[in-house]
Amino acid sequence: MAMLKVTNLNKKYGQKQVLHNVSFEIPAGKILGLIGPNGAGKSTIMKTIVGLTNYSHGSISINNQPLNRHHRKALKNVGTMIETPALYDNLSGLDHLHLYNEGVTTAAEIKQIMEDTQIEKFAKRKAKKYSLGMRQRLGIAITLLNHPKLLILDEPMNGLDPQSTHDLRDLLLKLASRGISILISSHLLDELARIADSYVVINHGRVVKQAPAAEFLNSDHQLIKIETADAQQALTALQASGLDAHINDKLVELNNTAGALNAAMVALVSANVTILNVQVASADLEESLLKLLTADNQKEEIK
Ligand SMILES: Nc1ncnc2c1ncn2[C@@H]1O[C@H](COP(=O)(O)OP(=O)(O)OP(=O)(O)O)[C@@H](O)[C@H]1O
Repeated sequence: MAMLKVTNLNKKYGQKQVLHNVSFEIPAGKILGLIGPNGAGKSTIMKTIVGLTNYSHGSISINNQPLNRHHRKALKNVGTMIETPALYDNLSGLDHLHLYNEGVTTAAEIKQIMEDTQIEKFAKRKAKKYSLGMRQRLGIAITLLNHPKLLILDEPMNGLDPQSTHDLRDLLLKLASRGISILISSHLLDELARIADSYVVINHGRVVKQAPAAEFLNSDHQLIKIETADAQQALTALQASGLDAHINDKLVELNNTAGALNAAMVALVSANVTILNVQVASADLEESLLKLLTADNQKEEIK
């Protein structure tokens, strides 16, 4: 069952249409990464889902309950952190947790949330003394109050040091294993790649692709990476055989299309190139994303 279902969402800011028929869904207990370049519309999608801004057409449902201007009950199931959390300077972290608790989170649960988000050490300190990382962690703790079934997190890893990023990753995986669905945006694609079950790629307010994570990391996006004694000599030999190769950081690379590996080996051996190592690797998320965006932007130009 879909915990979040977004169907044909359209949104305008003034005369400017910023979302065009955006549709996607997240099943219970799954993590969906929302990715795309600056200004693509990721924050707008999130703000629309949590009712911070209205939409013109389309529908949103959370846990099978419709969400619109007149029906906001569905938001009871949602924990949200969009941009840096707004905190009260003179209140402590613990004060914030009590303030945002709608009476359904017990003292024992608050203690558990503080442990999970590792804020116990500074929970009694006033928020004005918090670093950005501390603010982010308290923000996540607040989203966990009131037993959310869906978390909406816009760039939650911003400002976190590597250890805190690692801890947040573990926490999100733990929450998903408890059945919480998570919509998360991040420019830290390597981090996202470690937790996301699937992705929605947004460009110019449109969904370019929605697919399981595995589909972004293999299939037609595999690369053959060849280490040789002389990359330039290898490149010349491959190109002379009609193969579309390039040099990347001393390795020659080419797409792993049918027959490419065999043809490359024949070309290199015939040209007496010394082969030191050969790998067939899945392109990483960043490479896949760049490819998708380049193709999509070219389509736009042709239109
Ligand atoms: N309050 C607003 N008023 C008018 N236009 C806006 C407003 N907020 C966003 N926009 C425009 O909507 C489009 C989508 O912006 P949005 O912030 O959703 O992108 P984003 O993908 O989250 O970008 P980033 O990765 O930089 O955060 C952009 O063209 C932006 O200029």
